[in-house]
Amino acid sequence: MTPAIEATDLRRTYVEGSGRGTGRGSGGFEAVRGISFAVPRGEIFALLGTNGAGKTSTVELLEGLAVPSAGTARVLGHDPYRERSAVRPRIGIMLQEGGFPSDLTVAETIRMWAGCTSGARPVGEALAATGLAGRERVRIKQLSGGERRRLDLALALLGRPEVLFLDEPTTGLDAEGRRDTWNLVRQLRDGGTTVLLTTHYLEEVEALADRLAIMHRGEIVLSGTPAEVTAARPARIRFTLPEGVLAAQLPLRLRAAETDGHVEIRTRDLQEDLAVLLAWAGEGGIRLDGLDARSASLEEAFLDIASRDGSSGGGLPGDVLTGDARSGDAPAGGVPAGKVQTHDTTARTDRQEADAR
Ligand SMILES: Nc1ncnc2c1ncn2[C@@H]1O[C@H](COP(=O)(O)OP(=O)(O)OP(=O)(O)O)[C@@H](O)[C@H]1O
Repeated sequence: MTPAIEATDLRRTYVEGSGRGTGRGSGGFEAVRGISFAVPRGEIFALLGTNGAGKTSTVELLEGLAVPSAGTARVLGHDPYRERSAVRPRIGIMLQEGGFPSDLTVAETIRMWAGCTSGARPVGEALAATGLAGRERVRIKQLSGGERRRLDLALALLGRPEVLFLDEPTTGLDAEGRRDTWNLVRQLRDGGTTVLLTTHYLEEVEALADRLAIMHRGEIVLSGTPAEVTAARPARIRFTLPEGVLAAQLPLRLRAAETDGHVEIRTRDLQEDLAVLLAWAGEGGIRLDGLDARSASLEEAFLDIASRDGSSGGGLPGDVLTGDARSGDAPAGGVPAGKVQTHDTTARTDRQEADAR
């Protein structure tokens, strides 16, 4: 089955004089450098990356808001830029900033968008789903930052989209609002909606994403399920040795780094190494203060990438990469039903104008 979203060797170059970006050569600045991935229907796929990695530049190509300088973008089997009329009614877009008229009320704003959307959900349903029930009469300018994000989401959902693009959907939300949004996104996925999510919250990715890709300097440098990405990283055991006991006295298989008695062991077999350590400590009557053993987290994988400044994205340590980071292929899932919604594309006009072609 055709994937819901497919990027093949996708590239995006910004031309000179567009006012953003660094390191441009005479041919402009290449913000997206030949990335490929596919998102099967009914999956939540998270695109992560350091600041300026190229996430938004990529997502805009998939949303049909800009044309690639090379490679292909496909959404529901169509070119989202050239076949916009076929794609747009079937997708929902939540931008980083909605840019609504500030004097309209919440209800007026939703009704306005519903008027442009075929098969729109009832206003009350969109409000209830996003926790805005009771705020219908409030003007946009009086909403809190978190409430505006909820309204952005309500508008993106209005047309029952088959594919939903969420650009940092929980920025500005409190902990409860974030959980509510996660639950809603899961419900949508369970109903067959495909979700492409960009976020800076790694716990959001761990909670939501079926698969993820991490971008750095325009390339995908790591991809897989959250479990695959973290399983490829070593676990850590930390503790403090009592005075007079040296890390060099640890069993040979526990190679450790020691600073002032603080010991860190990195291991690919946490259970076995922990058992050996505890047996050694038990036999010697040695107390391991502050003992802390934990599996690798997504955060560690991410920080590893972020710290690789000056890299072109390739050449990460072998233990970081999960398979072929650039293939991103995956089986297709079930076909959802749905309709359109997109709102405020004006926020991106400067980028579109800056595109190489
Ligand atoms: N209109 C533009 N003209 C020139 N360069 C641009 C333009 N828009 C973005 N860039 C550059 O392209 C690179 C990728 O930017 P992009 O906004 O896609 O990154 P991002 O991963 O979404 O970043 P963030 O997490 O900070 O939002 C950055 O170096 C940025 O400065």
